[in-house]
Amino acid sequence: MEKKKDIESYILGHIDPDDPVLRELDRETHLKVTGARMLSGHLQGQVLTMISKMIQPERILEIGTFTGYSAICLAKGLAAEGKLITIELDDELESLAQKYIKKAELQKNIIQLIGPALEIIPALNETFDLVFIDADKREYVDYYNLVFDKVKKGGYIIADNTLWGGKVLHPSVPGDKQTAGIVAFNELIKNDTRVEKVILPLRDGMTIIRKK
Ligand SMILES: C[S@@+](CC[C@H](N)C(=O)[O-])C[C@H]1O[C@@H](n2cnc3c(N)ncnc32)[C@H](O)[C@@H]1O
Repeated sequence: MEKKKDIESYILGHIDPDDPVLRELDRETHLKVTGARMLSGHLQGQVLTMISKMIQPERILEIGTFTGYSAICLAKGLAAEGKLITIELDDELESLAQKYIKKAELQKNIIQLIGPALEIIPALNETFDLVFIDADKREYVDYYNLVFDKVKKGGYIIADNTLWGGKVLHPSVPGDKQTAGIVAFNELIKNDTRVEKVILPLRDGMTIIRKK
């Protein structure tokens, strides 16, 4: 365990430092918002930025904004004039996310939509190069099914928390719908021949899916 922490410190000491806006957002989220551990954070944020820069997407969809950390990280890789749409259920988080989207000078690129993702996604008249799924674990399968036809051929879907603290290994606790949701998602992706997939053991597990 100690070694894992040391390794993480070593990694953080040998990658780009987090940008000051993201550091401030991280700090303010931890001071003011319950569930601050949900925020992607420095290492995962840098990975998301790097992946986005590799893809240079014109359109990104994020499901689960929280306070905007991952939205900002992903938007850094957008093509010129690119847009990221991010969906969040909790309207109390909107102003904090907006504050930092503006500080990051991404207000022209990031569109925040408030409401339940399962209602908003079908109404989106867009196709996406990259989708980041990071909202209600019980709904991952539904997000995936709803979004699939809106992902371009060769486009990517990234799903966070797909190892769910290791609970995927012992998913038989009755009533644990979040674990059941992640397990069902992982099985669906494993068996979906329309996509290529890999799970990165980064933080809580991140599945990268490419539509063939
Ligand atoms: C894990 S957090 C997102 C963290 C964020 N992507 C980041 O890395 O900083 C999940 C977010 O999804 C939101 N959420 C949960 N259910 C949702 C739903 N049905 N529709 C939209 N957002 C939802 C929660 O309110 C929460 O803010």
